[in-house]
Amino acid sequence: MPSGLTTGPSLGRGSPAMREMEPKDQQLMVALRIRPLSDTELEEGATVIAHKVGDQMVVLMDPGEDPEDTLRTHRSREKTFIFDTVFDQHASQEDVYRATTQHLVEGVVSGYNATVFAYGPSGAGKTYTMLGMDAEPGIYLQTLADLFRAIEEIRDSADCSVSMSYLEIYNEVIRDLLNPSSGFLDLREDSRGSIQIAGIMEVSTSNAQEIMQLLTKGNRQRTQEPTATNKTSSRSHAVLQVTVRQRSRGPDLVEEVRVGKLFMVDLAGSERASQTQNRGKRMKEGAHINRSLLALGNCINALSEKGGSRAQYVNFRDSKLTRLLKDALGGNSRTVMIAHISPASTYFEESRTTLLYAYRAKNIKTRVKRNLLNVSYRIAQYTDVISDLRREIEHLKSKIEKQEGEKRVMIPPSDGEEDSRLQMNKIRAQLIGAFKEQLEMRRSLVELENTNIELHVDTSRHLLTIADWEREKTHQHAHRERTSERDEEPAEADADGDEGESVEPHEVALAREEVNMLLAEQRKTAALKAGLEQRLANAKKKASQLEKLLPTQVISEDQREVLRLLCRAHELEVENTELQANNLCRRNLMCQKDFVIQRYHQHRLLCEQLIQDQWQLIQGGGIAVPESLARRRCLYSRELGAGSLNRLLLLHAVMSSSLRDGSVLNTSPPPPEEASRDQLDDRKDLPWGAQFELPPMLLETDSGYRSSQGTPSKTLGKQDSLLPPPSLRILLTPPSHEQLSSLSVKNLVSKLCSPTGRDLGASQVAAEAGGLALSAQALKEMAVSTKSIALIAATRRSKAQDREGGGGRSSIRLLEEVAPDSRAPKASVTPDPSPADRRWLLASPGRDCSTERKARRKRSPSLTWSVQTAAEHGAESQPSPAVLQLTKSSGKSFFPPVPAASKIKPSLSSHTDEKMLQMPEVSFTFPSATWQSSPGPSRAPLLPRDIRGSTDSGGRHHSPLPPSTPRKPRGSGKRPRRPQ
Ligand SMILES: Nc1ncnc2c1ncn2[C@@H]1O[C@H](COP(=O)(O)OP(=O)(O)OP(=O)(O)O)[C@@H](O)[C@H]1O
Repeated sequence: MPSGLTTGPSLGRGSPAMREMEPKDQQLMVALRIRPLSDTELEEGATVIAHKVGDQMVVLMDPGEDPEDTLRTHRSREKTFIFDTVFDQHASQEDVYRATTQHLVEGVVSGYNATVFAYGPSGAGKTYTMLGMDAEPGIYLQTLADLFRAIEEIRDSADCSVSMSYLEIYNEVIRDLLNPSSGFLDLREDSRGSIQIAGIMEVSTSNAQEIMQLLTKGNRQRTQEPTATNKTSSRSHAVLQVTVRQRSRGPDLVEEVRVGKLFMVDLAGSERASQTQNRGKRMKEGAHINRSLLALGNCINALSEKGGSRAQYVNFRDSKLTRLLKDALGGNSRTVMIAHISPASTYFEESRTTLLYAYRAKNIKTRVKRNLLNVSYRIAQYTDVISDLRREIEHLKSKIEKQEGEKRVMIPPSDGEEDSRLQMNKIRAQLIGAFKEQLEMRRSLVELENTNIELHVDTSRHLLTIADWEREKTHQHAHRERTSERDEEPAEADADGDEGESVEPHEVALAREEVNMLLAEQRKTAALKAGLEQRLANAKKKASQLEKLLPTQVISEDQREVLRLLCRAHELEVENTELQANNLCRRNLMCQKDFVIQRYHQHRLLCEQLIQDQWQLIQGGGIAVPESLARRRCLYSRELGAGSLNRLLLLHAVMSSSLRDGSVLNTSPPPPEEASRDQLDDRKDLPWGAQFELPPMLLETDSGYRSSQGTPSKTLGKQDSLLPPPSLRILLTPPSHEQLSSLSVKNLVSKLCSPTGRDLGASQVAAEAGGLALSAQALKEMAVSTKSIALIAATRRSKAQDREGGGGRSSIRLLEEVAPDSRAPKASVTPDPSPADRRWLLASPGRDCSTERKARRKRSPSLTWSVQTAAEHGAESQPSPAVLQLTKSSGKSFFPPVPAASKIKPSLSSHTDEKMLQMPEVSFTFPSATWQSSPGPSRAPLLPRDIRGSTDSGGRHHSPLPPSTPRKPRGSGKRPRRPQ
């Protein structure tokens, strides 16, 4: 049955949550196999140059080396390599299997992913190791035999099912080896970052022999051609995936499903065109093979640097092979690489390169976690109800048949009765058929809709990459122009550089290609969907006609009951499908929304850049600026500084990551420890009494808090860096209708992001902080009054500035902690709550910085707010002692300088996983004229501690984006490298 092959942990249809155990770092295991010298090599007079020494060492001699040449000894190319295990020509197939792969089997059965791949030059013995011969079966068969044995052992305690798929990547296209007629298949990344092969045949199997037959059949479909180096050279990469699903019904009616995936990959051989003497088609194949292997090599290089840290940028997107092996190399998989070489002197170069790559791969680390899928009670319940109903229907049906049989024996039915019964049965069968048909169509529609959204998400991701590059290019161009103007260098001097820098990175070109492909795919999906919808509408019409017809045909109460139950079962199945569809849709839409926001963010940056450039032109040209424009400009600068949009984006990131996790709707009570902590904090500052936890906010270092005064045209700092916080839990009690009206992100944002807090009114803020419930009306008003917070705040600041002679500035401070002894957050009033120095501390007082407290904070990231209006201190006035103390105790300040000319630099995340999209690093510089008009400390975006980007020596902030996917954050979304 065709289905989707996934390489990452992905959700089954309708499964609401994939629970993953604590991930563990695991080193990639690298084994080396040296095959015996072949007859051809012997005929050629080749000598053995690869020698196994001990169990783990291999020495590769340089055949070109003259042992007599003592002068060259220090430049010897003889090399020694150490691997996890080394096999020579004496090793049997079983030896290789036992030492490399056997240990993975148990893990796969209990829900871990594993990958074994054979790597090496053409003719070095990869296929021999993986597939083997009839008499000497390779890793495929031995693994599967053990897998089935292991499953057999646990059959009593769990239901296991095994399915497999087998594909090849030939010339960068994917073919299903079990169903070659399906044509070229698409490789897609879903919103969770899992790679999927759309439409691949997944076959359920019950024993290893059956799989072996399928494999042999599939292998006949594999592209194999004789080459100069190998008579049966595999010209494609073959991937056998075996999925083991283990179901066990746990307590609380939660069904636990463990999904373990095992990939066994026989790569095509790397080769040198000169060596293989390939021409034409063979040469093209070779180029493709080498391209994908080169991409694999690049990934291995990138992953092996820094000990396989995920911080390193790894471009998996360069080839289908690396995209498919993404998890095996850098993600969730226990991975074994079996490198192959020939011992022959004629293979020296190939062997040397293979050994180098394999040796490097030893440094790769993967993160292994068990894939646990909790099928929640709700869906399980539906399934139970449906099967109960089905049982009841069967029971009633048999009862009717029995009764009717008896009746027939006693009183032969009249012709009329018999006819109507037959007619009724016919209609009933038609109705059931129509229901089934409808259900199938609904399911297909759900799948199509999901595919459609995924395509949109993919497209958005690529468009972001392209837009990033376009902006980067423009920025570089502007920068060069400025530099050359300043240095008064002749324009021609940069001509070469211009050319060099505008070369589009491969990733961007790839993104363009993919966008076209995805758009075509979207059109195809839309057409399919429209057709299906039409068919569904017809089926519905047909069914409703039948439904109308039925009551007239019903002749007994029992039959009526059967029909009623039939309809009920159908309704429930439909509801079930819809529930699953909604779940899927919600998750995907969240992901898509992220992209839309990122796109707007990019656009905003572009506008800012444009405004800045125009302003510089005005300034440079000495054009008189009307007062209204100057005022607007001033307001605009302060708006940027206040960073209200950034906070909004941050909050969005927080909320969407939380929604994606499904934590927002977590209605289960918190664990005891957390419950008491929640009680302690008891921040009922959300409309419906939710307990809202944000991770601790980061206080920027003082060095980042730079005054711009007297610094003309100064680079004032970085911002616009957002990352999803590590965790956010919102435990909701179901909101009432009224409460729902206030349950909007806007409301939350309004409340949380109000720069001064005064928009809410001091008493309101204090009341909320004190955990007092607010009426729906009050919330509504609040939402309205805070509609345009940034504008209101800026206007007020402007007024305050006027009042106090300019220099007004506002700031928001996030206090990291609440006091351990506080039961509820209180509005804390400063020692001098005069109107000119109002300050609302929405935090519990008495915070301490003890280690215990910090540890608790780590467990329970929390957020409290302190709002300070510095404008009201006057620009030069000292902050009150309370504020000073808070600032000093943290030793950090929130606000970096106000930005101006924005600049994007592809930032390679240093602490997010591959799947996470990255936010462009943005830096702004305001011209001195603008900046001097609003003196005072500048402001930084508020970044949670764990999500801040790094700050480089130049004070630039590197920070990744909010995730696009939960998934992800999914690999993709990589931003182009800045051309060197
Ligand atoms: N360990 C071994 N013992 C005996 N024969 C071997 C061994 N390894 C490989 N051979 C033989 O060497 C030849 C080439 O092996 P194989 O086809 O497996 O290479 P390959 O690496 O898969 O090549 P390609 O990449 O071109 O497909 C085959 O005839 C195979 O039987």
